[in-house]
Amino acid sequence: MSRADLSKDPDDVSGMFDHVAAGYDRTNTALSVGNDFLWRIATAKAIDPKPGERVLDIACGTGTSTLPLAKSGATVVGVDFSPEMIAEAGRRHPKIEFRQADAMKLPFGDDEFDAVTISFGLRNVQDPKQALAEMYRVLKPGGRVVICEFSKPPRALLRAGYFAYLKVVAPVVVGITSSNPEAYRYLVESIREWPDQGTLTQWIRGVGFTRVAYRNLTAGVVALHRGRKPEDQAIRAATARRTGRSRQPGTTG
Ligand SMILES: C[S@@+](CC[C@H](N)C(=O)[O-])C[C@H]1O[C@@H](n2cnc3c(N)ncnc32)[C@H](O)[C@@H]1O
Repeated sequence: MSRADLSKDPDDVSGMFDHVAAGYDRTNTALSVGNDFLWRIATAKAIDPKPGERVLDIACGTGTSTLPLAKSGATVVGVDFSPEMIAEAGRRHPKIEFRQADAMKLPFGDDEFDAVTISFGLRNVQDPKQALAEMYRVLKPGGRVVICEFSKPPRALLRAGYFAYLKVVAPVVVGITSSNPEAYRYLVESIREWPDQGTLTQWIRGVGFTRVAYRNLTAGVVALHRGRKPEDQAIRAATARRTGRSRQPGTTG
């Protein structure tokens, strides 16, 4: 069997999701044996959106990850670069604002959102560190980031069982439920190639987030990472440290 293309060219990835938009949620639920429902509850709880807040759901797909956030009373915007996914989201959830946009170049100003989240999207972005930097940019100081993504079970036996499931069972499930088995071959291989919990933690810290921590769901099949954009004062101090420009008492400039 030939290997899936993991170069993640934005046109290819967007086209692939266009192709699976209609049956996307059905296949996910079948593949995750219903666990996707629990992962979404845990993600919404971690984001903890409050009435009056502005929340951004990046790579929102059909809006299944956006809906629980909107139910909180927060003003929620969902963005995705696949026109078919966004169209499907708009049809299913007409009261929520959805926009077509690339996670690597978000069409928002600096410091706009109280919380930013991405579920099962970051792994598909060609330059995930650029997407993380964009998430940081559009968050208000003190704002929250939550990333829900497939990961690697830390226990060797479980990990082996999980990868065997992905290799043997998942293709059968996909063959029955999906119109595009090729897209799900990509899914399986992209999960294998995706960094583990510790590496993703470093990436998130690397763009400036603080208080970064993660929690494993379903024994580490999925990991929920969270962090904070520092408050204004802390950002200034960190920037000064990075650039070596600390102001001495009594000096100017
Ligand atoms: C697996 S789906 C997840 C959808 C949704 N968040 C969910 O939890 O069901 C991944 C989504 O990421 C989107 N995506 C991938 N790369 C993207 C990018 N660079 N910018 C915006 N969306 C992107 C795809 O179009 C697809 O809809």
